[in-house]
Amino acid sequence: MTAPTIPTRTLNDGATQPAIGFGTYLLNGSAGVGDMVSAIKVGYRLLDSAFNYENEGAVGEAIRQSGIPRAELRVTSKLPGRHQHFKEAIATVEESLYRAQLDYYDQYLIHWPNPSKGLYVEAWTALIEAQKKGLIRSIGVCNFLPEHLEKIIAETGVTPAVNQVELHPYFPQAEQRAFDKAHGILTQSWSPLGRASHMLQDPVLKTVATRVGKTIAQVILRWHVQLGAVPLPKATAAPRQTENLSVFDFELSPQDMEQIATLARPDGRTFGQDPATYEEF
Ligand SMILES: NC(=O)C1=CN([C@@H]2O[C@H](COP(=O)(O)OP(=O)(O)OC[C@H]3O[C@@H](n4cnc5c(N)ncnc54)[C@H](OP(=O)(O)O)[C@@H]3O)[C@@H](O)[C@H]2O)C=CC1
Ligand SMILES: O=C(O)C(=O)[C@@H](O)[C@H](O)C(=O)CO
Repeated sequence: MTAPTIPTRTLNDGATQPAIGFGTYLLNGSAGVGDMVSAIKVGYRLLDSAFNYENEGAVGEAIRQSGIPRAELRVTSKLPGRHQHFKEAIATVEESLYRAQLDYYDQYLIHWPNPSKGLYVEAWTALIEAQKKGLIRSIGVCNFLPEHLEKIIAETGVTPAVNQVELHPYFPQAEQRAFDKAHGILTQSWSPLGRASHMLQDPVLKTVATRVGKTIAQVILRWHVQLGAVPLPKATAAPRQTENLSVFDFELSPQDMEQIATLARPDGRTFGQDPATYEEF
């Protein structure tokens, strides 16, 4: 089967990435490598990893086994909360590279701001330095609220290329997306399928899916694309990986988008991880 053609998005630093990526959280060891090789073979070109996923080595191995040239792939990793001090952050980026046996990451993101520690600006200056050293092509953040973004931009003059946040129909993040857009920051969606929560059985989404002749997962992922966000779905096996990638041959109508917009919930986060208070190390 021919791999779907995936549009390209351009970041504020001129780098490019595909309009959809592959999530790798919980894909570890040789089984994880197999799932990632499969994802690359069916057409994914962006792999989203993190130091804390303990699978950067598996990502590097999958890239080598896939036979796809490194330059055609985009690889992301993330700085954990416990290494936000400048020197530790640089050493962690280097360790991420050693683990993956890569020369550079395309994207390296601060994983969580952990505001109570007051170190995310220092971590940001470390990523700026790591980029200057050529270890990272694009630098960005995850889970940054407008107040966190304003602070790092004001204190360093450097705007992140990417902000990766929880985003799905139950938590559509309209204000955060508008803020990111206004600052030229690309929003990436984590848990774009709500980590397979009951959202995948939602009756409204089912109605839209029936109308357009696609699966609920495809409707959700197409919704992300039409919002201008880049979804990073994780799926273990090739059929779902292909299903999730096949969202560029149909469109949701304005009425479909409006119907999905009605699903937003005041606190629609799947696991209540509000970056103002939730912290990960
Ligand atoms: N920056 C951050 O703080 C965070 C980043 N992330 C990133 O985002 C990625 C995606 O988020 P994640 O939390 O994994 O959850 P997702 O929303 O991607 O959902 C993954 C779940 O959905 C199932 N699934 C996938 N496709 C389908 C389908 N077509 N039909 C039915 N079920 C499906 C998967 O099952 P199966 O695997 O069995 O196929 C899995 O259980 C992560 O892997 C990670 O890379 C995630 C959380 C936080
Ligand atoms: O997957 C990620 O990137 C995370 O940050 C996870 O730790 C996620 O938030 C989670 O599953 C916490 O239990």
